[in-house]
Amino acid sequence: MAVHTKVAFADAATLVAGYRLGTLNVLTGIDQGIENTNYRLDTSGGPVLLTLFERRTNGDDLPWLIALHDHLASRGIAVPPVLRADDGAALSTIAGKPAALFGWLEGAAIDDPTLGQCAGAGEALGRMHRALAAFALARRNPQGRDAWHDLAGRYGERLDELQPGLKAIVDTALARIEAEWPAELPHATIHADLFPDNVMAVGDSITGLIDFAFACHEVRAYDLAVTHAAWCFDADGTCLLADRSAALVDGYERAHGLLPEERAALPLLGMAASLRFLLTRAEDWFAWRDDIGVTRKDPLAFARRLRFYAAASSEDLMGPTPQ
Ligand SMILES: Nc1ncnc2c1ncn2[C@@H]1O[C@H](COP(=O)(O)OP(=O)(O)OP(=O)(O)O)[C@@H](O)[C@H]1O
Ligand SMILES: N[C@@H](CCO)C(=O)O
Repeated sequence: MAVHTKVAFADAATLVAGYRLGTLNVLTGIDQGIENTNYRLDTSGGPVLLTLFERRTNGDDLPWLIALHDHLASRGIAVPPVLRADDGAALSTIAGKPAALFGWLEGAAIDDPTLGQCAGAGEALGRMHRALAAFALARRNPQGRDAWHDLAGRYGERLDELQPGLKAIVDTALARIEAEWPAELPHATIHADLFPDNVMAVGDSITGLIDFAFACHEVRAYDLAVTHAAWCFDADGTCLLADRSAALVDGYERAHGLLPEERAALPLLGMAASLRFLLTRAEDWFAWRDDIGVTRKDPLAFARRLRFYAAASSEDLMGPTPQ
């Protein structure tokens, strides 16, 4: 479960009193997620989400994150609205951590996506990219190429504890990604972590996109590659699920469209996305302690995806290029 920081009921009640939410009735830690601490706050004004931003979110970036939520919400993109306290503040401190309250979204985070949810997520991603074309504030990617080099250097030989030969696989992938990185493709603010568990749905209908903690200015098509890597493989990451892939990419094409150069770069961007999650999961794996209660995620599921993308063509991922 991801409650890294315990929040006392009295502290949460004091926080709630500073908003137009009435009183706090129930405080419930949320098990899902690994990065931040989340609580559901049942208030007399209805449920809201309390997020405490933990180690991978730089506190200096939080005003930017709030501006991003405001921008998307004001353009009709279904994201949790940031609530303002009576004094207008969006950010506060609770249990020593920076925190914010967000509107509660209907539905549940997706676990095992249906084809309808894949299509809906592709469309939602495309609509979000349209809305973000007018978002001028840039944040550098905190989990981008510099971070991958740093993590690969830091864990080096230890990667071979996860799988013999993994260090060499990572080094080879990093070198290829550096050599072929499509820096000339359009850049934009992207979500950068749109896993199924960051998309809320009721049935096949998407009710919202959550968890913008890694949003950043990056190659725009990298966002589709992250989403593709997260949604379109079997559980252990060995096999591409072609019907999910087609549904996701078609949804994105309908809502936004892909340039031929973006389409051509998707295998390399899929390698990059796989490397990102392989390395951050490896970091979490080595740091894991069973008393923290956070479920550790399998880094090797992304080593398998990395192998797939390294050998794939864009037709393998998306079918023939439209003429
Ligand atoms: N606005 C919201 N409304 C309702 N439920 C939410 C909302 N935001 C988050 N949740 C619930 O909290 C869970 C954890 O949220 P989130 O994914 O943001 O956590 P995280 O630790 O930052 O995650 P990750 O490990 O994906 O980085 C979600 O799976 C969802 O069930
Ligand atoms: N979505 C990520 C966690 C956030 O970095 C993962 O599944 O590894």
